[in-house]
Amino acid sequence: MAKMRVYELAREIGMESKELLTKIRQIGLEVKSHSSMLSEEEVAIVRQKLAGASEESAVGQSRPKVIRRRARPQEPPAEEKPEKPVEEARVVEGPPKVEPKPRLKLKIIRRPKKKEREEAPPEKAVARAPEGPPSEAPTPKAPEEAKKIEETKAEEPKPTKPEPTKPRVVDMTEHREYARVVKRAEPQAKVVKKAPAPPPKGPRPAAPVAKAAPQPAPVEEKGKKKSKRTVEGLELGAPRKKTKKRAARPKSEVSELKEGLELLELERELEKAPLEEVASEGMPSEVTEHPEAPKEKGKKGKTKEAKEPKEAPAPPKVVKKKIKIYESIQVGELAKQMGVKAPELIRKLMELGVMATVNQSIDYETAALVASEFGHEVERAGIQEEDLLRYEPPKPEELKPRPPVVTVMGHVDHGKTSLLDAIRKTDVVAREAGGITQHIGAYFVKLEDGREIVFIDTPGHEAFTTMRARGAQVTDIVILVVAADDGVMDQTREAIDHARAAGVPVVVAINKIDKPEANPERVKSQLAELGLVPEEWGGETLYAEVSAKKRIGIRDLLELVLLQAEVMELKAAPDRPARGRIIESRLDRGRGPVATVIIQEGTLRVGDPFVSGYHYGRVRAMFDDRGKKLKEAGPAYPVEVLGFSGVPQAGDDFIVVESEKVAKEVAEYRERKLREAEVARAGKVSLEKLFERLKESEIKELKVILKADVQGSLEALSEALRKLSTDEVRVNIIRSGIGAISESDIMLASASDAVVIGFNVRPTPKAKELANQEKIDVRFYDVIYNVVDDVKKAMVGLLEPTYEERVIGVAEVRATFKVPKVGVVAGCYVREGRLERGAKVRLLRDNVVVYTGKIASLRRFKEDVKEVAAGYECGVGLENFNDIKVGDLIEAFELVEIKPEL
Ligand SMILES: Nc1nc2c(ncn2[C@@H]2O[C@H](COP(=O)(O)OP(=O)(O)OP(=O)(O)O)[C@@H](O)[C@H]2O)c(=O)[nH]1
Repeated sequence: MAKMRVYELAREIGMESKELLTKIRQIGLEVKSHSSMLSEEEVAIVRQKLAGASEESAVGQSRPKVIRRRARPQEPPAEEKPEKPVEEARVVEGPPKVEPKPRLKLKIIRRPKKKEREEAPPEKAVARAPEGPPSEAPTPKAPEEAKKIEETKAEEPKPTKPEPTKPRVVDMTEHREYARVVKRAEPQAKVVKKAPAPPPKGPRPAAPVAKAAPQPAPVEEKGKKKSKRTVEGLELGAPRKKTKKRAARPKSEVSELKEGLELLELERELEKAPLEEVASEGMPSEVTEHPEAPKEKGKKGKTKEAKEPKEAPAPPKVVKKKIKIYESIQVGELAKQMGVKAPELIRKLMELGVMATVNQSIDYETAALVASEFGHEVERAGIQEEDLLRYEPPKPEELKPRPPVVTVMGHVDHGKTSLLDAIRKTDVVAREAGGITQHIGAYFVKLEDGREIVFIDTPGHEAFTTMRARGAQVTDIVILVVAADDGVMDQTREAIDHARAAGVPVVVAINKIDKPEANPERVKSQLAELGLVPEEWGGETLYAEVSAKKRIGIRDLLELVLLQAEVMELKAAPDRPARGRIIESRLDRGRGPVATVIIQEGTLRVGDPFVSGYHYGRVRAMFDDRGKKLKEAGPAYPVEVLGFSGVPQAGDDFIVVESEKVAKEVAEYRERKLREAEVARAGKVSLEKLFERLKESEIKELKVILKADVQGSLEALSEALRKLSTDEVRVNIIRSGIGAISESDIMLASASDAVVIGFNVRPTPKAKELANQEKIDVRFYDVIYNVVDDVKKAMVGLLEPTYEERVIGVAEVRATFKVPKVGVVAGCYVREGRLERGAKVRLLRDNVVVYTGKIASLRRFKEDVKEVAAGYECGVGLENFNDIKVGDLIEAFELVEIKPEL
């Protein structure tokens, strides 16, 4: 045994240096301080003295904490003490005494190893068994001393670390599990740390924990899961005396939880502490349960923590949807799409200066503006159609020659129909088929050599202009028919203009050359003047002289048409989905909507889905102009198509699409677009419109409901009344009809402040009653002149009257008098006209108006008079005016209403 300093020995035996110092002094050894060196003998003496009281307690010294815990609450009956320490001493002492607890041995062996691995200060091991041979270490100590020593050790936990043994059986499985639990418990350890470490009263702080722990669990049995809660339990449930230590401990212990071994020791301590210590303190049973509380709380808390991030509602994400708007949108619809209330939207619109009701439509720009106020984006719809009907022009290699499409135009009776008939008769197919044809608005002609020409046989002018009005250009060539005997007429010129505007070449057919009075040369010169210079005259226009009636020159005409077509190099791509134009359409009673389509590109097949204007469908069947059923039709061919959802209009497009669904979508989109555009036109609200309305409101309007016996009278009356409208007053006939004046007429009049005029008609008894009730002005006439006269008067009544000032008299002020309680009274002489009491007057001084008001009093010889004529004197008092001076003129006047005139 070597020399030791007091504090070293104190550390070794687990006492406070100060305490040991006292003991040493009591023994009679001289030591100055805790750092004084003790000789080997002195150390031995001290050890002996300290351990002398009890051999068992000296053995138990190696497990001071355990001894402390078990001994303290039981307030040692001396005979009990040896039992447990003995058991533990066996463990410490090693193999000879471990038979009863073999597993315990295993554990004990392992633990120090682990600790050594983790903390591994050899000094600590030395501290645990400082003197090497085990026989020296367990120096016998008095029980009191032993108790003190263990208490000291409790205060200085470090040296006790190497002594984590406990008579509890913990196998490795449990140990591993424990480590897992510790890990799981970590978050809660933090919670414990945060908790105020030294609770003012032992059990109290545990209460909230206990609250959260309704399920008490046997502490001993739940070793694995209770580590944290027992830490808390120790802290909270420890006896007051120990509170300080315990309170201080958890912090450090908790921080060391991860280190493993210390935790295990703690676990054991805590397992017992609540039970034993709490019992010794007489803690209420509910509080005794608290060690479980953290478990439950911890579990729940942890679960909560784990769940919370998942369950925490994400911040409300405002999904602002893009609003698609076509040409316009109804206010109500826009509000719905934005998810705002209509009044809110209307209010916002008003702020923007747009007055609109919920049913009115606003245009795209206004909608975009107001939507942006609500944070919405607006997108102009329509791209969809473009996408769905995306068109790629054919490549040159796809193109193949196609027949020309020809329209015949000309002045009335110049022989268009006759010419088309004559041409048709040249058709070999028609001839072979026996000439049975049907009118489908177009047909094609095949010549003997196989060349073909497609003719649009709808009245040329109409078809051509209708198509053009719809942006369709179907015709390649125009045949202009001019009667040789009649020459160029109005519609001839019009046709030329149309053809020229469309950039369509003209082939002239001078018709009726069979007629004796025919003069083709004159026609040529007339047309040359209009720019259609014949080739033979050096121009570019092809001329044919024909007789439709006699079928002369028809073939030459067709040759010229084909020549023209050749020059134009008309081509189309046949191998692609068909596109065309509607030439004619009708609703067939048996077959439903039927339309003639000129295919401009691609090949149309039965079953093809298509869209056409606002309609769509699938080709149910196809026929040519001879009624022959077709399975397919190529470019330039006119075919009659069945399978439309509705009747399309001439000039509408006809596009084969990938599916009927797409076709429907496009058709519906178009219809909606049309509807919106119509609504917008009718009720579009914009600033301009608003100003327009304001302006309109300045115009007076006489609303009239007109009922007459016959249509002729009604029309004559309507016309006469409308003519009465001026810039200031307008006659608005809100309803006109034949027959008796009905209740409905009266109701309308009542609702719109109108007058009812009955011409040779009377109201029904009920209408009469209603008119009386509603105080409606109903007038009856049998002479149109009287109606016009009265309406004129009524219109005059609507005009604001104008007033003209007229002077009625002038008086000269010759003297002034002050009259008490009255004021200044002027003594006047009426120079002209008269003065009237109460009349409006002006007071003029040097021709300047100094007062305008009324005559308050008019007297003559102290008597009130109504008026004083020229040449008489009188006393005049002016209303609220006393500054009258001699020489002033009093001018009396009146305002005369000037009747308005139309
Ligand atoms: N002599 C003679 N008469 C003709 C010729 N072509 C047409 N007619 C007559 O001219 C008249 C009008 O002929 P249409 O073919 O109806 O003339 P259109 O231009 O179609 O007349 P609208 O349909 O009214 O515009 C008829 O009486 C025909 O018989 C012709 O080549 N010679």
